Amino acid sequence: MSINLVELVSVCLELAEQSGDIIRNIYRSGSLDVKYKGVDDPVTIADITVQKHIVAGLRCYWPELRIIGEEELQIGETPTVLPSLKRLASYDAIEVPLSELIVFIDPLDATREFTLGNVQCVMTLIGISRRGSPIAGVIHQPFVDVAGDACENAEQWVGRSVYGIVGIPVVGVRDRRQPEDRDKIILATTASHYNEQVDRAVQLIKPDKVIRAGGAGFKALMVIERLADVYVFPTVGMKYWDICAPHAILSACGGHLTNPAGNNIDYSDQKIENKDGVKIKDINDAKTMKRR
Ligand SMILES: Nc1ncnc2c1ncn2[C@@H]1O[C@H](COP(=O)(O)O)[C@@H](O)[C@H]1OP(=O)(O)O
Ligand SMILES: [Mg+2]
Ligand SMILES: [Mg+2]
Ligand SMILES: [Mg+2]
Repeated sequence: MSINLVELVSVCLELAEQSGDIIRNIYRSGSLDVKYKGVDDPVTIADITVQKHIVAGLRCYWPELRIIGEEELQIGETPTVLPSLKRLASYDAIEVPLSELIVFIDPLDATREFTLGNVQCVMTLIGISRRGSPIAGVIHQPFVDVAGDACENAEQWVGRSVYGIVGIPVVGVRDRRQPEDRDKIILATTASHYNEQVDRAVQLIKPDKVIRAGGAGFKALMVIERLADVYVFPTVGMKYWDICAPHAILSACGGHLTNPAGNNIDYSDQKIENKDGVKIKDINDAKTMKRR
């Protein structure tokens, strides 16, 4: 059976935007119902509700689609409104065999920061892989204003979406680099899972500036929008759902994501933890490094 990838991305985009509404509403309610899956590994009612919503929306159209989501769900739900297949109707259809696809869902990336009220880095990530390679991704960032910038005023939170299909220009990104940073090497890495391995990588790269922030999607987006040249996380803890969507969008922009040894990440692997960590390089990284 074949599936039109453009329709799948349309549905993912709409479901991700609806997820932004769900996340904001739960945040405003103040009842996050935080539980711990492990040390430093929280989950909230928003993570669970959003994943149920996305899985249910995808299942309406493609009951056979293989889906790997971060959270363990007891039962699915039926969405009250069917997401549209036609959001991206201006693109030509891209037919692919459904059996070759896996959809990776991170309903809420940067849960820890979400529980602490540091909401700018929160994102819903939906990545699509085909035969092990990321081919499309949708990211939705709920807590930003209409310009896509972080803002304190909760009244102005409208959210923004970024999406891309490899081979087609990415939608929703811009070059955000500050002029004074043009000649610097800027490295983004974890705020809350910093350890010796991460520190060693930072020392080796010797960046001019280190940004420590929460969320895999948030830091990958920094590379995509040129706020950082490289994102390193050479340690355990990151899973395929954290990086599939950012990886696809980065690839669509000409960037690269590998494990720290420089090898490809295979999304068809049955094991879902990416044990070696990840390293994301910006398209202009090689040029920047050569100047040193
Ligand atoms: N040790 C870990 N345990 C659980 N999740 C992790 C761990 N390390 C990274 N992650 C996931 O990767 C994201 C990026 O890590 P960091 O914020 O440290 O840079 C986290 O927000 C978390 O995703 P999630 O919030 O979806 O559980
Ligand atoms: Mg989590
Ligand atoms: Mg995550
Ligand atoms: Mg998550």
